[in-house]
Amino acid sequence: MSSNDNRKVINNIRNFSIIAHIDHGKSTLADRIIQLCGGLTERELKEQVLDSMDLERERGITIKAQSVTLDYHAEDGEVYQLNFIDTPGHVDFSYEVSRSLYACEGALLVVDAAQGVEAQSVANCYTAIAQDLEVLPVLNKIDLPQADPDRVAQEIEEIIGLDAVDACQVSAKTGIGMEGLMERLVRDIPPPRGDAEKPLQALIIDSWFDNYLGVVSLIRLFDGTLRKGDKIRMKSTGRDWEVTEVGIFTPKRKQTGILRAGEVGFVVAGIKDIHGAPVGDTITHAKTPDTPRLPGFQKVKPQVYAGMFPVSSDDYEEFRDALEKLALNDASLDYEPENSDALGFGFRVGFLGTLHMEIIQERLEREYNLDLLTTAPTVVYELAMKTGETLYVSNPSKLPDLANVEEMREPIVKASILVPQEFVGNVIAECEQRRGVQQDMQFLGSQIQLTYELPMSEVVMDFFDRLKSISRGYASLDYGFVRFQAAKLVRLDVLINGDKVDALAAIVHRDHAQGRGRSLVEKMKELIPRQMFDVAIQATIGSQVVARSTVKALRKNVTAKCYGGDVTRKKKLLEKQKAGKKRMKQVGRVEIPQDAFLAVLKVND
Ligand SMILES: Nc1nc2c(ncn2[C@@H]2O[C@H](COP(=O)(O)OP(=O)(O)OP(=O)(O)O)[C@@H](O)[C@H]2O)c(=O)[nH]1
Repeated sequence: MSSNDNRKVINNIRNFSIIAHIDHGKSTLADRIIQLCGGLTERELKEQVLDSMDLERERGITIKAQSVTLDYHAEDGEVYQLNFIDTPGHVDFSYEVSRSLYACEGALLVVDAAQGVEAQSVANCYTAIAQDLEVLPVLNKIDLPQADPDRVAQEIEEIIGLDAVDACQVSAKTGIGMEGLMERLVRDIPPPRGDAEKPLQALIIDSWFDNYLGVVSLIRLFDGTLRKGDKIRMKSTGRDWEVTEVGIFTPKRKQTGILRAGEVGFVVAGIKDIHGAPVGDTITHAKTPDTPRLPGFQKVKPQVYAGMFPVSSDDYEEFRDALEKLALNDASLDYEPENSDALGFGFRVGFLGTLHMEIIQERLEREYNLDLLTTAPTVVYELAMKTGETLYVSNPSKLPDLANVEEMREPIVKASILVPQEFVGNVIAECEQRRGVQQDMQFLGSQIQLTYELPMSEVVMDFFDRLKSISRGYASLDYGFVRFQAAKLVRLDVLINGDKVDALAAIVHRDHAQGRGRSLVEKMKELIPRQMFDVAIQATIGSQVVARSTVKALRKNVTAKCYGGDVTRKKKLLEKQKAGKKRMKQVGRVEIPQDAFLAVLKVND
């Protein structure tokens, strides 16, 4: 907050986030801080506490923002209340980062002292600086023999422009340097400003649905005091609710009955629908309805869409209920019913990125026990129609007749890539091949920062994996949508034994269509298992066949040998076949496995 702010300083509170690239040690550092403040035993520390979803723990990524309130006994004899708000590190979730930062006065920028600065930390750091936060650089993993804190400090200065000469040097893993870091934190991160006597003004940083409590909201109080039993008003809906619980996370939920200006905590008010307490909304008291709204957050729009279909059509209702429940906790999840000729009834689901998509699919399958088939994700295209209308299409099979389309436009992203010099040639070649246009190239110490404009469709495919593989894991990427741009696009259809399979259609650039069609057909040939008859695969653009291939028929029935013989063996074989079929869909007479639906993501021309 700016220094000419004349609101009261709330001296004993520090609200902060940790910004880090994936794997630089954010969760480990957070756990260390919690432990130093007495919130965790050594045993509990073993299980990373902040990543509460099982899936997060397994994948080692943080998805939802979480907070912890801690008491820190500083060397000056004072006890400080530290509110640490966790942020996710993956590019798909960067909107959650700016949300978390909004509730803070400062951020720790954690950089792996062996790895150096990566694109995501740069992007998130700029967000923090733009929001007026005090950013403290922290060099982590100094216990590693290959750590080079001086070089990395210099990189922070050159790439981010942040003074890092006396950056804290720590090992979150062993605990080296942690006391120094804690002291710096209370010294350098500014205290919040606000007035507990003024009318309540609190911002909803996050809301999620709890089966017992209903909606729980994580809030930051800017002014005023909130107590259990208070009648509160949601500024966006104008509805009033009675507060049934209020408190902090330690990291467990702990009722305190009160929250004051400057603090971060949770509120429960019997709200049963997540839209009743939307993220970014302002809460005040019903008796002070004129309190102004705080600036909210930009609503996030899904960037990629995919069709999701239950393998067994009997599961449709269950699938719909599961999506409804997931959406209660994930306001960025968007879905509507979709009917595919090939796959039957399902939903078209919008995601923030392909990682978000994978996570949702896994959660649906694991937590709701569903077997789902997902079609290849596509971006949203803008169509200027001859009638003057503008359409947005997120499903290739719903593309209108091109004779009625004046212009097709694809989404373009601005991508920032950081890569060591030795791999820059590879990265440039990859970007050019994906129709990228170079905007800028800067030499920053031992790394190069490349800025490219690229079609989003080329980036959401396997770009990130490719970047990693052509740079031995060193390149890092950050990107965001900039605009729609006219492009020569066509629909590539796939025909199986002469039948067009709508769920396999893709929108591709005309210049790449033939090559893509050819490698797609080849890939599908590998992925579709041999059946009792020949399976012809064709790729077409309009009425023109651009590629074809055939999966030859199997010669024998797998169970033929067992006839009259061992019944259990036959049963076993059939069961094995059935299990193998789980993620397959019968399209006409042909069984198509999940991988084949995603084959278009794996092909290059
Ligand atoms: N040697 C060493 N390893 C560390 C240190 N801090 C973290 N690590 C390791 O680095 C890896 C990544 O650490 P995390 O804390 O999970 O990283 P993160 O940044 O939270 O990753 P996300 O949750 O995916 O964003 C883990 O294997 C940690 O054990 C450290 O100080 N020294």
